[in-house]
Amino acid sequence: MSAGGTLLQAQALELRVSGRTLLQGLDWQVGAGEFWCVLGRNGVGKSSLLHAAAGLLAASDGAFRLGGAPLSALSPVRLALLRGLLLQHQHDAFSMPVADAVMAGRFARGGGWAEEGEDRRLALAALQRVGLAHLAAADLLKLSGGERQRVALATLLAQDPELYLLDEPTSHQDIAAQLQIMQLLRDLAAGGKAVVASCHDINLARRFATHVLLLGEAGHRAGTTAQTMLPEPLGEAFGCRFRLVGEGALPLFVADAL
Ligand SMILES: Nc1ncnc2c1ncn2[C@@H]1O[C@H](COP(=O)(O)OP(=O)(O)OP(=O)(O)O)[C@@H](O)[C@H]1O
Repeated sequence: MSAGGTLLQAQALELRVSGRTLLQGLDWQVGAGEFWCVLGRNGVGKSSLLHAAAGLLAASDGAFRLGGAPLSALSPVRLALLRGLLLQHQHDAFSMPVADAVMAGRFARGGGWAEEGEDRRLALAALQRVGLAHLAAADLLKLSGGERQRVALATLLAQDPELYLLDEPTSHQDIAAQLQIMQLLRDLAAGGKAVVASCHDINLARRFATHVLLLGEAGHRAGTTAQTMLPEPLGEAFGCRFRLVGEGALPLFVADAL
């Protein structure tokens, strides 16, 4: 990790997909202990940004550095130790026990699929953390959409990277699971990991994230949750009018169409 705990650094990053410029001039740093939510309208480029940070999509200009090194200089194993990516959708070709799917997360650390041992213990502990210990022996192909997504999150926990990149980790989840996942991500950051998650729930982001990257057609804005989660920048990014309603520690944003 580079000085100051910075794990991920974007320098003058530009992303173009299918001839369209999604992002320009992004200077952004993500440090250990931070939980960033990436917010913005459909198609603005949240998934593309996460894929680029993971090294799966090349920047059209500028670059990402991970742990102080350019992404392109890192071997696949080193990349897997530094960062893990939760995809928005999972694609399964064949049956396997859920616990075995989670153990795939141990691969970069030399883990196999032994019936007993530390890797299996870590996989079962990861399933426990996402509330799915009871499904360890279930068939991966017979899970609900929300359960399958939480198995993917457990696989990421088993991988245990320094930087967690998560594409809509709360989609497909019921409200109790959404709260559990956001709390888990906050706990990971509090424990010294760096977390970046795209999210469509502004109130969940405001409640749990330490920082927010707002992506809009007209530009981007990054900062602490208190600096960014304000009616004006949210309105610019989403094209709605935002107001805070309610009293106490947890007032909620309500949006009105313009
Ligand atoms: N594989 C691809 N080929 C061509 N265009 C793509 C591809 N993936 C994404 N795009 C385009 O890039 C743009 C950004 O997509 P991206 O998935 O990053 O948006 P997003 O902000 O994550 O959206 P959502 O909130 O709907 O998930 C969109 O216009 C999309 O159509």
